[in-house]
Amino acid sequence: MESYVPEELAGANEAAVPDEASTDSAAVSASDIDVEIPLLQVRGLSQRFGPGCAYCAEPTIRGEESNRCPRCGSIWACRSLSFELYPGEILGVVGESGSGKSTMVKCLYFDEQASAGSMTVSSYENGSVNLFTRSAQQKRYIRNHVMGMVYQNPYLGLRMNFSSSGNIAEKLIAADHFHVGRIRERAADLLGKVEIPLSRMDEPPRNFSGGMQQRVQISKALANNPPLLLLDEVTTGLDLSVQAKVLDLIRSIQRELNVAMIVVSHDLGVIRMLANRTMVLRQGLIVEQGLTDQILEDPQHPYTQLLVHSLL
Ligand SMILES: Nc1ncnc2c1ncn2[C@@H]1O[C@H](COP(=O)(O)OP(=O)(O)OP(=O)(O)O)[C@@H](O)[C@H]1O
Repeated sequence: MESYVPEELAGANEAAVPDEASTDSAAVSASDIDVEIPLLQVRGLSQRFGPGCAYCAEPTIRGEESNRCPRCGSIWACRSLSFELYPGEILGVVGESGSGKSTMVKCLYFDEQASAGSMTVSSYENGSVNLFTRSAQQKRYIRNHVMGMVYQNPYLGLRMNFSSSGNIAEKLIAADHFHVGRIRERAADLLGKVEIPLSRMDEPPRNFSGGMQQRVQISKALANNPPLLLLDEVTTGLDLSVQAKVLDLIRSIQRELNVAMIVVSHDLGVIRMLANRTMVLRQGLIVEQGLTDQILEDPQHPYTQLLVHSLL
């Protein structure tokens, strides 16, 4: 596949930043970033649903058997998560249902306001600001210029009644691109990359199969050339053959565009196929993280051992 980006859109990440951030906070593409510096750094990310209390504020007392505080009933969906992601790397996040995977990704994409912690991205203000503390307007800017998101449910990521090219146009316009001809060229290029026939680019995604909708969602998420892509259970619910096609597509995009990705899945098979490094979540806590091969071949934590053995 040819990696063509129209000239005007190639500088997509260099648009000026409105409001309180200084204008030299321009985002840059993944290829401009030193590979030694993490693209994303997350420290102490917690998301608590409920009031919290002195008892559950103390993690050592709470233990890891449950994410629910026995005193105040608060749910700790994520608890003090710390990790980094390097440019072009794929980090897998695996864990059973309710382990906090989706909540973590929602916090990173600002769909939810994290209760605590920090997140920095090296391509935004040189990684010097905690993005969780930015204004709503700046968070919109970061979503539009630095990140892409692919949801398990394509209805969350796509406007089903817009045309597929219109969906991509929406993302480009949000990232300050207004040249109609170039937007259309970019939409055709992206839809071609994800193998949507160009004859169908003006059809709404509601006419498409689940696998096609996921592919349109992926092309929309890539429209602004983000250095960081978040993918939440993107193959869950698809037929096995369609799953394989979407996973192949994700791999080829990563190779071709060098986009860093966080791939969330409850399926270790998906993680094995895609992720360089893997983080295992249980009850909102990281129980193990490391190279995917190492985790699969020599899991240390009993929970990971259970997950890995269930795959065999
Ligand atoms: N808005 C909410 N209010 C209360 N609890 C919530 C809320 N959202 C999530 N939770 C709880 O947080 C925990 C983690 O949920 P989350 O959806 O992040 O898990 P998950 O690992 O993504 O699960 P799945 O694979 O089933 O989607 C669960 O116990 C869930 O019930």
